[in-house]
Amino acid sequence: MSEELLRLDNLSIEYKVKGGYLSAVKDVNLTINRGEIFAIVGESGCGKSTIAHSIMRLLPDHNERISGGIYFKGEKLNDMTDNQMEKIRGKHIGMIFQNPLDSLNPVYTTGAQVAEAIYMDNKNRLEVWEQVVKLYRDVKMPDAEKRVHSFPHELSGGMRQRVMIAMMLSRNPELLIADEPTTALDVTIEAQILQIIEELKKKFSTSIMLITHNFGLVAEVADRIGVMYAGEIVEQGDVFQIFENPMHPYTRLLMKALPRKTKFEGRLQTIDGAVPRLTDVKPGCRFANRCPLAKDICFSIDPQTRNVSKDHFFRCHFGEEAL
Ligand SMILES: Nc1ncnc2c1ncn2[C@@H]1O[C@H](COP(=O)(O)OP(=O)(O)OP(=O)(O)O)[C@@H](O)[C@H]1O
Repeated sequence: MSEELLRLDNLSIEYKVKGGYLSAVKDVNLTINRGEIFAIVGESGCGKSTIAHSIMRLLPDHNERISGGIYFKGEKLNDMTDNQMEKIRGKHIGMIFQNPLDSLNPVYTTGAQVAEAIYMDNKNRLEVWEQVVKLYRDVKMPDAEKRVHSFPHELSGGMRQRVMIAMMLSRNPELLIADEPTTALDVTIEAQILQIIEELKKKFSTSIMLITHNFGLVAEVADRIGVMYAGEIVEQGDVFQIFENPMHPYTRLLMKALPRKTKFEGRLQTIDGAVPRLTDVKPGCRFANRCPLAKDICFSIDPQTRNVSKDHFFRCHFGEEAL
């Protein structure tokens, strides 16, 4: 039976901005089980990073208002003290970002920075260095023995992302949040990093929340997918349900826009119209002004969540109609 690791329960997040509140995330419900890759996919600005940072308690400006629950192994993270959260972060939940340079210190070798994470476990120097080299091999770093002595600026983008994954691995987190981990990389390196992420899942049963705007990429690695639009999950299901039987008009448009010829080129294409301003959200579907199926009701009444099957649901008044 699948074991629940992370659960977001009606999570809503608003940012206080000039002139009111911006509804960045609304009523998000999702569960990530042990050893699975859950992808959150959506266009820029749809609230993906807000979700990730709220789980880690890393929202930067302290101008947010959070409601709902963030549960990790049954414990409510948003009720924990900062000290308790500090222990969860890194050790139990790790995060890697789009740009590893932001997270690496330029004046220390990358190996020293990975080693520092291991020293916390009170191991001796030799053991630690052996472990760092082993971790570099685990993430398939070319010339692992040599690269542990490289400074961040001496490594390519793909190598730096490997260092970040090695650093995460050293803490052996149960959940890894990967926020656009391959966006800055070319397609070959992207494929290699994804392969490493998949191996993590297989070898260590790490659960992964993969955040991306690349729909093609989720098809490659995800077990389950949440499609986000303007702060809401508009459709959720396993990868086969979403790709074989997409129900929400937004998901279907994304699917149509997906190039078929190559594996990794499925970036979200532009769809006519603009995302509504999230500061003055009115009742009704957030996708209505761009939706080819929209009728009057869509502009005035919020669509309810509707189930296609037990774990496949979407949020639309007319989803089953042909597009
Ligand atoms: N600290 C903040 N204060 C006010 N508004 C914010 C803040 N952080 C994000 N936002 C707004 O919240 C919305 C969601 O942003 P978020 O960064 O979560 O989206 P995203 O899907 O991760 O986008 P991207 O892929 O570009 O990072 C956007 O409208 C953004 O402008």
